[in-house]
This record gives sequence, structure tokens and C-alpha cells, in this order.
Amino acid sequence: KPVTDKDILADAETTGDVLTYGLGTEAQRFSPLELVNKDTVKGLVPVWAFSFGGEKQRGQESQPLVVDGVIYVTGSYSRIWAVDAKTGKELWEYNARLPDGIMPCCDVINRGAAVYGDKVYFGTLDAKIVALNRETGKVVWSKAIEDYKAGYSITNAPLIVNGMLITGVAGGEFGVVGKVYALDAETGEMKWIRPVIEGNMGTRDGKPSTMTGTKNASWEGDQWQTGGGGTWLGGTYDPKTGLLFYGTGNPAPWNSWLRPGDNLYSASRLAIDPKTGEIVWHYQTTPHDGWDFDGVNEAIPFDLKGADGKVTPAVATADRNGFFFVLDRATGKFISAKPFVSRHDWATGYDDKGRPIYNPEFRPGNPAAGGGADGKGKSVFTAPSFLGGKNWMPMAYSKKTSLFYIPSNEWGMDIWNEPITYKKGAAYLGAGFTIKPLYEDHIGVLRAIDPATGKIKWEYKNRAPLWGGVLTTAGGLVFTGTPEGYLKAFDDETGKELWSFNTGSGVVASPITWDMDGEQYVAVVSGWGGAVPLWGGDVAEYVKNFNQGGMLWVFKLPKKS
Ligand SMILES: O=C(O)c1cc(C(=O)O)c2c(n1)C(=O)C(=O)c1cc(C(=O)O)[nH]c1-2
Ligand SMILES: [Ca+2]
Repeated sequence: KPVTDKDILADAETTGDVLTYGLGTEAQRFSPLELVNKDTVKGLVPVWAFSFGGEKQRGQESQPLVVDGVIYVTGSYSRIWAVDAKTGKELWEYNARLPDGIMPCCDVINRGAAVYGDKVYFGTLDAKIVALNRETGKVVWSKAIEDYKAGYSITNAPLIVNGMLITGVAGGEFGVVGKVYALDAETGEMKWIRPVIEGNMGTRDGKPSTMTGTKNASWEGDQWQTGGGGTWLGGTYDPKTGLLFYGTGNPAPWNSWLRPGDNLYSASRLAIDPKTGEIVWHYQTTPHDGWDFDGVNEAIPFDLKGADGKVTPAVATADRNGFFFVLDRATGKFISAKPFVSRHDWATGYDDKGRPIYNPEFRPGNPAAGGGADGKGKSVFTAPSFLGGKNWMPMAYSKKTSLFYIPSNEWGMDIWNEPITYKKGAAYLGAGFTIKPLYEDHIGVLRAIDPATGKIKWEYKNRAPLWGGVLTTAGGLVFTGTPEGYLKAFDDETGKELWSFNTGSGVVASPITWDMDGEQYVAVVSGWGGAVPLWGGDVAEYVKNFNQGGMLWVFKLPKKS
């Protein structure tokens, strides 16, 4: 039956399906299911597994959707499948058949699909949105939203809000201008486009629309025309305030001496009105970013309970720069910023107004290291690395424990600056780097953080970087994967490992759960890849022999006979 706006807004409560990336438009990744719980999880076993096939595999970061007993799952190289949720039987496959010359920065990945009406949608690495008939897998419409030859691609899962398909776009490493797009989900017609770099004019119903804030004031000269700010991770939607929350990526180029100013709205969180595409508020986590602290990280609406019992409608985000932020979600007002990693060399913390207190000696190319405005300078070692205290992999919020579960990483980098000029379709960095672990025995740390205090309640250390999403349940469990191949379940209050299963390849995707005929299912995609083996420097060396894959695994408890 057709998926409605009402179904989508109810997704977090309805346990029989998974209609959204994030198990709800707020992306809390919390399931009210409790059949699989702290006592029973040890009995969880695979029911079936489905191979993505193909000659080449590469990273699989997709979160599956479940609608009317059918799983829709995307894979590397812009492919999507419909699979029978009971049996694992393939119903159809669609392969976007990519042109030569696509330019995703960080592997040929895709993070998932969206469903609405009788259609399923996904974004491709040549920057198209494709709408397919859910039953047949046939293309209903396909729309190129940007020019892939300029460095644009789509890796995010689209979001459906009030009959519109909302998507971001990648390309921050190529000096594109990041934008958020709203298309009519039925027809593919563009409703509005919101560029997220100050100075760039948006459009609404094909006509120019105003830019929020002072035009282009935080950039010098023409730099706002190639300012980066990829919106590559997509966003969340809060039905209570009626706002979209979008993270924006690194300013371009990475070399911060070449672009004085705060460089709004790069490395920020934006609240956008889905009706008009206008920016309602912004908060910049890293003004004048010099470390590729590409702050696209998901902003999750939740109710913040203060010590006095007062409830504030808030939004939380764990940034690549190593700090966990809580903001008022109606106004964007800064509430707190607490570190969630052991080192944050670049800033000691945040002042009352929400501005970072910088440690200037850790800015690459700083004059103390022989650098300066010419973009040259000696190397500095600083942590976190540009792959972040947390990268794209989504955290989860438990309505049961009121804790956030953050997949974080402990690593630093040698980073130096170089001169660079913009050239269409060419890398626009002006920096060189080598990532290095901080500790011998672990890089990944799954952390439970209390958003009211910023205190870490427990942590679980993993040898390889954590690169997969998190799921938490009313059954008291926290699920996440590891590059070593495991899907693991932890006690939500203590962090004790309660269950694990090795999928045969690294798990760098986001698990889901749903119920069918009175049984609770858990599913995750397995397939090692993403940015770490490509950009991870000394860490890439450690993980380079991990096996590749491309499988959807489905688990449940054995049936009582
Ligand atoms: O600036 C951008 O447009 C952009 C896009 C992407 C992407 O679309 O995957 C990544 C990054 N940046 C990035 O900096 C990064 O570390 C990263 C890691 C991954 C991944 O999937 O493992 N993607 C991306
Ligand atoms: Ca980037």
C-alpha cells in the first residue's frame, strides 16, 4: 500500500516497518521493540543473507528500509535491490550504470533509500535522484540535480517531508557550493534550492529567493563562489518545530590562510524551513575551519531534561571537531559543547556564546610553525584527525536511558598547508596530511554520553576505527558494527558486550530492527570500505587486509516450537 506523510511521521513508533533513514525523521535510531533484550539477545542467529554480487565490492554504508515485507537496500556503485524480508529472495535489482569520471571523494558508497507513495528513491554518484516503482523496480523519473563533472555526487539517503524529497549533495573537496534541494516526490519537479554558502542566491519555484543573513560578509572577494560546504550527509526533520536540520561541510579549500573570515555557513548546523527553503537559524561549530572539520554530522532532535526537571526542545550533534553540542532547536541558541574524545588540541572548549576558544599553535600553517598568508607552513601534529572524532556514522539516542551513543575515534594527524588555486573538477585542498593513531590498542570508542551534563557514562574500545551507525532499543541494547567484521550488541547502561556475530567483512553501515508476525528482526549490511582505507594514512596500513564484501544480513531469535 502507498506510503503516506502520516506513515513517515509515525515511523519511530510503528515497529512493523522502517520507512526512513534514522528510524524516524528525527533519526534517533531508537526502536520501542523489546523482544530481543538483554536476556534474549544471546540467542540471536542469522535467518538469511543476501549478496550484492558484482565484480567489485567496496564500502557498503547503506541502511535498509522495510515496507510491507519488502527490504529496499542500496549498495556500492549506485545499485539498489528489493528483497523479500522473510526469505531473502531478490525481487528486483536496479543498477544506475555510472558514467566514467564520477568524483566521490571517499569511496563509491551510498547510505540508503527513501520511500513515498508507490516509489522508492535514491541518489547516485553522478548526482541524480532516481525514483523507481517499488513493485517493479522500473524508473518513474530520474533527475540530474548537479553536474558530476564539477565534482558533485550524492551519497546521502534522501528525506521525505510533506510530499517533498529533500537531499543534500557532496563535493566539498572540489570547491563546489553545497546546497539543499527539495523536489516534488511525485514528479521530480524542483521546488526550491538552498545554497548553504553566504552570498549564493537560492531559488523557490524556479524564481530567485532571498539569502538569509548578511550577504557574503564572512568571505573575502569571490571566494564564496567556490566555498564548499557540502551537505553530503543529508538532514533530519522535526515535526514539532516544522524545521529541517542540515549539517554543512568543510569550507574550500582546506588551507584556511587562503580564505580569511568565518566562512559562513560552512561547518555549521542550519535550520531550514521546508516550505520555503529559507534558513531560520544557524550555528557554526568550527568558524574558519582549518582542519577539514567538515561538520555535516547529523543533528538529532530530542527533549533535554535539566536537573530541575525542566524540558527543553533541543537538538544534539557530535561534530568531527571532537565536541558534542546541544542547541535549542527552535532558536539555535547554544546550550553546551562538551568534548567526547580524549584530545581536542585545536580548541580548549567553547565560551558562553558558543565560540570556540582556539589554540592557535595547532592551526596548520600557523606563523609559529613558519606559515602564514602564503599558505605555506611546517607540519603540525594535532588531534582529532580530519576523519574526525566522529565522521558520518550516525549516533543513536535512547528514549529509555536518555543517553546518546556515539561511534567515536581517537586519532591525530600531521597536517601542513600548500598553495592551491581553484580549477573546475579538480581537488581543491591546499593541504597535505598523514593520519596516525593516538593509542596502540584502540582507535574506535563507542561512548554513552549524557546530554544534560556531557559526562561519559561508559565506553567500549575497538582496535580499528568505528565506521558504522548505531541502533538502540527499548530492550536495553545498543547495536553497532566494526571493521573487523562484527555486529555487536551492548548493554545500554553498562556497555557490557552481550552478543556478537562476524559477518565476514567489515560492518560500516547502520543496523535496523523491525517486527514481523510477532518476531523481532535485526538487519545490517556488511562490506568494508569508506574513507578510512583511502585516506587513513598510517591507520589505512593497519586495515588494508580486511576482507571486502557486500551482504545484507538478517537476524532473529529462533522460533519456540
Ligand atoms: O566534503 C564533501 O563533500 C564530503 C563528502 C563525503 C561523502 O559524500 O561521502 C565525505 C567527506 N566529504 C569527508 O570529508 C569524509 O571524511 C567522508 C568519509 C566518508 C565515508 O563515507 O566514509 N564520506 C566522506
Ligand atoms: Ca569533506
